[in-house]
Amino acid sequence: MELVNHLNDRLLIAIPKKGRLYEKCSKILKDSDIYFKKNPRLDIALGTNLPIAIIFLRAADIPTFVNNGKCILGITGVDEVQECEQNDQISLAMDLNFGNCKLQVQIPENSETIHTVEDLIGKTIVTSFVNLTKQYFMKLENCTDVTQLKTKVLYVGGSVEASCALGVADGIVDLVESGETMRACGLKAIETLLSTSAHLIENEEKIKELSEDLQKLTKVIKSRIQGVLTAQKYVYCNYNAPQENLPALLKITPGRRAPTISKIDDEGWVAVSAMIERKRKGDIMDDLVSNGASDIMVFEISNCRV
Ligand SMILES: Nc1ncnc2c1ncn2[C@@H]1O[C@H](COP(=O)(O)OP(=O)(O)OP(=O)(O)O)[C@@H](O)[C@H]1O
Ligand SMILES: O=P(O)(O)OC[C@H]1O[C@H](OP(=O)(O)OP(=O)(O)O)[C@H](O)[C@@H]1O
Repeated sequence: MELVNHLNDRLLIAIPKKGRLYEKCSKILKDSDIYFKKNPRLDIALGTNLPIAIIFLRAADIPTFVNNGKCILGITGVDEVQECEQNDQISLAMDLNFGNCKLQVQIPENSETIHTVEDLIGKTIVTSFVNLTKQYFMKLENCTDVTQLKTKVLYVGGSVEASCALGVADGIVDLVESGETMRACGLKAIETLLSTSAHLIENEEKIKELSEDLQKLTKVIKSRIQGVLTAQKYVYCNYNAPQENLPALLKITPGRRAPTISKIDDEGWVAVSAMIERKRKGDIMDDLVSNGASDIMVFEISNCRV
């Protein structure tokens, strides 16, 4: 109870307490220099360097808490936001580039009677995403009222993939990342309902009602997280170059705004530094070599504000 009394005047941020998103959420907060002290028995942790409180919830419950404004910010999958019945107050503030997977219709790969989603009409589907599944089959069946739905949609909270083998379902709707779970269960995808990833979500209306200080804090937190995402996307590239080759080399490394060019103690040579896209760094380094650059080094960026 004591902790609850410390929540006034703090910004409440909901993150998953377990599951696929937990580790990466904790890491992104740490990398953003957002620190908190958690008692393992409690699902609320107070920030140690900022006036925040981290609320640990099931990923599926986070949209509800952000939608009703109890928590101002949250991290969860887009799938959970779309599945949540009340989500009209939620905005997707930032794609965090993890938790990438697809919500798919899966059927037994050796089924003789079911080959397409149309074949599942009137059959039984097991899923943790009852609302999205019903919405999908309502469209497929061309019905406007859920009570007219011929397809039976049953909820289970986990291990959805076991339902066909157990004879409970004719098909399932579940999340797929590598596809290994479904392959191991003898299932195959026949339709994708949604591609999802973890997002920072926010309640913009509630942010407007916060004190000026907490509104500023919301911006600071978003800017810190954005800084970590940018740092993940770029690396810092440094090289030496003959001055006359600069026009060609700067086309290869134009930098985000502009590259830094410094004099070095070698007549006719300069040093160039620029942020480059991580995923292109191999090609960029090859191109720099071909265009006369030398002493090329690439450094990690742990955080940045650009
Ligand atoms: N295989 C996966 N690969 C990547 N992201 C996933 C995967 N499975 C789930 N996710 C993402 O993580 C979110 C939480 O799923 P997860 O299965 O970890 O929940 P959970 O906390 O174990 O669930 P519950 O609280 O119902 O037991 C999903 O909504 C989705 O956005
Ligand atoms: O395509 P893959 O990489 O194999 O991942 C897919 C699996 O991951 C999720 O379940 P999770 O392991 O989180 O547990 P759950 O079944 O309890 O939801 C999902 O429900 C699948 O079972």
